Amino acid sequence: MTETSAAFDWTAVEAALFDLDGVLTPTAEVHMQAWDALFNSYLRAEHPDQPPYTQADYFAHVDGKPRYDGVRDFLTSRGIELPEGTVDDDAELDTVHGLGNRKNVTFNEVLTRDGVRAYPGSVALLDHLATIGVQMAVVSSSKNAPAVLAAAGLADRFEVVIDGVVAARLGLPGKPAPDTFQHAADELGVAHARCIVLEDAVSGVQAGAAGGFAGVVGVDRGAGSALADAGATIVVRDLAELIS
Ligand SMILES: O=P(O)(O)OC[C@H]1O[C@@H](O)[C@H](O)[C@@H](O)[C@@H]1O
Repeated sequence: MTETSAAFDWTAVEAALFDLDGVLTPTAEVHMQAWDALFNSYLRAEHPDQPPYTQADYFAHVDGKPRYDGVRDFLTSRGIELPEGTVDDDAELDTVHGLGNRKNVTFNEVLTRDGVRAYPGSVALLDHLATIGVQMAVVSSSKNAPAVLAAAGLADRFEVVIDGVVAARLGLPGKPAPDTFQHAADELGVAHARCIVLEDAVSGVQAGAAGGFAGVVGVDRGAGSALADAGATIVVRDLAELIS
């Protein structure tokens, strides 16, 4: 049965594998705004017959996945097929990569303009885990993860950061596949069964549940009961609930 409140026992855990956007920093919101702007302007221009892109589309098809997988999976859900293109595609091109790159321009504009402040409860948990000697890694689908960590002042806290750039370089499939989390555990030198995954996205919880880990903490930032359905073994609203 899934626990719904914490009192978490860290003694069985040697490492914590943290998703970033929506777990350590409120940047899931920035991604959501950028995706909304992208998909709704694209649909209005090219498919005015389609209903607007909504937050429900984000949670169902985009949340937690690598950039171009999110583009492709949302378009597929609407029966739209675009040429793949390549990562170098101009942001104006209507290809899977062009649309993803267009969204990235918006994301970085907002990040530069507004900065980012980590969730205080998440920082409190990082402090606690450092004190009790639990190792920590960040596992993010985002190619912007290092920039977000730096902007939030968290970069020095993690020796291992597996982001979208590392995953692409190593050919690791993205979430919901478990490979990026497993690679982070291997880099830390900790057995998968002694690691816990902390995730706010359904695709990320699925990745954690498939990876042979000690458990998956679902962080509810809007996905709600879908986290437990996807395999979260405990669900919290704030990481400070996990400080025992
Ligand atoms: O486009 P980026 O920065 O590489 O990020 C890809 C994805 O990264 C994930 O961390 C976010 O949950 C998604 O919303 C985002 O789409």
